[in-house]
Amino acid sequence: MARLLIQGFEVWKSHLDSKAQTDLIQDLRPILKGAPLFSPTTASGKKMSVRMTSAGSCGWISDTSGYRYEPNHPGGRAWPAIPDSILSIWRDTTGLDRLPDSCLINYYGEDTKMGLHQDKDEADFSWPVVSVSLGDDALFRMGNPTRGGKTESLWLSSGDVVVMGGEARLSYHGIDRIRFKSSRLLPKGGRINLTLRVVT
Ligand SMILES: O=C(O)CCC(=O)C(=O)O
Ligand SMILES: [Fe+2]
Repeated sequence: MARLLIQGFEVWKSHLDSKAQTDLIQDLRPILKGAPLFSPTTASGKKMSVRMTSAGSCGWISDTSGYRYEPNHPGGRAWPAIPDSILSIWRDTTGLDRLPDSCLINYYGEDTKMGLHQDKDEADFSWPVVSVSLGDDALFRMGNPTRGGKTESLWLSSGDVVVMGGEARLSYHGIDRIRFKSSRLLPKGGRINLTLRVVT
């Protein structure tokens, strides 16, 4: 329930109770069925350790042509819609009427991480980014808008929500590691992160 402010990142600890978390996982099942997780490669051809898919009118893609948003899953079909349960988290934490048009779904299995990066493939950085943690604990590193600046780390747990807005909208961030099987939310272990963004 506590709300922390770390380097401009708003961390809503335990925003979602355990029922809300299991309901969200149920809502994600048909999405993952219609738009299966895939392993993106970076522009340099390296495979990312995190698997991902998206919901919404556009989804984030990375392959040897680079990073971008696309209207379709790599399999060719449109991305599924973002469920109301996920849009409610955006409304509750930002208070905005404008809703996100993209929900990136990241799956972190054993020994996965995400390097420090900025979210900057969107058209308008005045909209915040909202990120939801489900499943295993993850060590989240928060920097500032310039590369190489001071960083602070915090363990994120299932049900925590991070809002990156204002000065933190373009701050570097990443996941150093997860504590595999620290949560029982996902039967096979791992962590799901939902990242909500206004893209267009
Ligand atoms: O998994 C997380 O908590 C962060 C994910 C992230 O930063 C991203 O997908 O851009
Ligand atoms: Fe990010």
